[in-house]
Amino acid sequence: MTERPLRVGVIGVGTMGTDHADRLATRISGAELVAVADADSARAAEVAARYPGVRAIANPLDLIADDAVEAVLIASPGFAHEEQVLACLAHGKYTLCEKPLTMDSASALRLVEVERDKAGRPLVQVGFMRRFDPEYAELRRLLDDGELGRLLLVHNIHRNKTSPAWFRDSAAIVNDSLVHEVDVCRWLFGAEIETVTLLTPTPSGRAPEGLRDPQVAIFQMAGGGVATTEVFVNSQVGYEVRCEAVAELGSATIGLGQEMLVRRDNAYGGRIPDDYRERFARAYDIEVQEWARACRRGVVAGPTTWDGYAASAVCEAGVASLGTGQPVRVELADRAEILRP
Ligand SMILES: NC(=O)c1ccc[n+]([C@@H]2O[C@H](COP(=O)([O-])OP(=O)(O)OC[C@H]3O[C@@H](n4cnc5c(N)ncnc54)[C@H](O)[C@@H]3O)[C@@H](O)[C@H]2O)c1
Ligand SMILES: O[C@H]1[C@H](O)[C@@H](O)[C@H](O)[C@@H](O)[C@H]1O
Repeated sequence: MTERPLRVGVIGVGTMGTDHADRLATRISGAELVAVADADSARAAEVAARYPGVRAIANPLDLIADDAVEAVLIASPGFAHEEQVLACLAHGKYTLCEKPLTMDSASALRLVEVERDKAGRPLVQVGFMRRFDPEYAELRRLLDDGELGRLLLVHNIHRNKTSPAWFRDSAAIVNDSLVHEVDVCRWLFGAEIETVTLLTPTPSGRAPEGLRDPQVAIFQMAGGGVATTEVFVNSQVGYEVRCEAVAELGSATIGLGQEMLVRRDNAYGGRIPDDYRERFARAYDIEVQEWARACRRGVVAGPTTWDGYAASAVCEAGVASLGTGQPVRVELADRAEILRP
């Protein structure tokens, strides 16, 4: 007998939410898209109309409360996440919340506590999709196998062709873009980040006025590792995300994107994706597929509210370092104390 599919509602059907709605409606097995909601109700209606039987619900909180919705994927802007995740926890709904979990570490920590106290079990996964990307997963396996010895250094490059219009504040680069590498470093090292230093060269002339772009972040990891990350969100080139891990017996690099090199017209080369939807298409598919599978088993198997909270605490230290270029210590609550059963 086949199990009934997980009925999912998507909140916020802009760039990312539309992409997720489409994967849920067309290619995630064991899950079905049943409803969408957006602050722009015309937008919700337009996306719902693409898929037979999918309802547009005007108020996101009504979607969360709806009995026909078993699990919720939140892809609204970060400022809306706190209220919507809280509502999901109050209704006991499994949730996949796009990064960042919330806009600051205090509210993220509150979600960790509400999940523990009110829901009594993990319900929320945070959308750090690099963990599901086949290349990142292979790198992590290689490091876990121990064949390269102990991990010493990680170097990340994270470039966007251009930044969205609302990226006017240099802190947005930390909170919205660097946050991915914060999670990657915590995940690859299996350790928390102790201090963050944010260095900024003279900004690119292509960056909007006032945006310190590019930025270089240095993380000192608990246990002695070090990581560097260049984030450059107006590189003009395309979407480029690379990661090199340096260990005692060798190094490994991912994200070179060199599957196929074409030679023609006296030139050779490959393609650079325009944005994350192409580069991480497989990662998002696997992320949502694994999330749906875990919801049906009644568990959370991906990045947790703690991971979302820890990332926001690191970003807060990063923003504090932006002005001075000096290392800033990450203030993290005691995990064992907070997550004590
Ligand atoms: N994992 C990734 O690689 C990745 C990539 C892009 C965006 N994101 C994240 O996805 C989220 C959405 O980003 P985006 O680029 O799709 O933004 P977007 O601006 O393209 O879309 C946001 C949508 O949410 C709607 N909205 C605004 N306020 C809302 C509210 N209170 N409730 C419900 N809907 C609301 C807007 O009308 C819009 O349709 C953000 O958290 C962002 O950081 C993640
Ligand atoms: O919200 C987006 C998203 O998280 C992308 O993956 C990242 O590359 C962008 O810099 C960010 O603005």
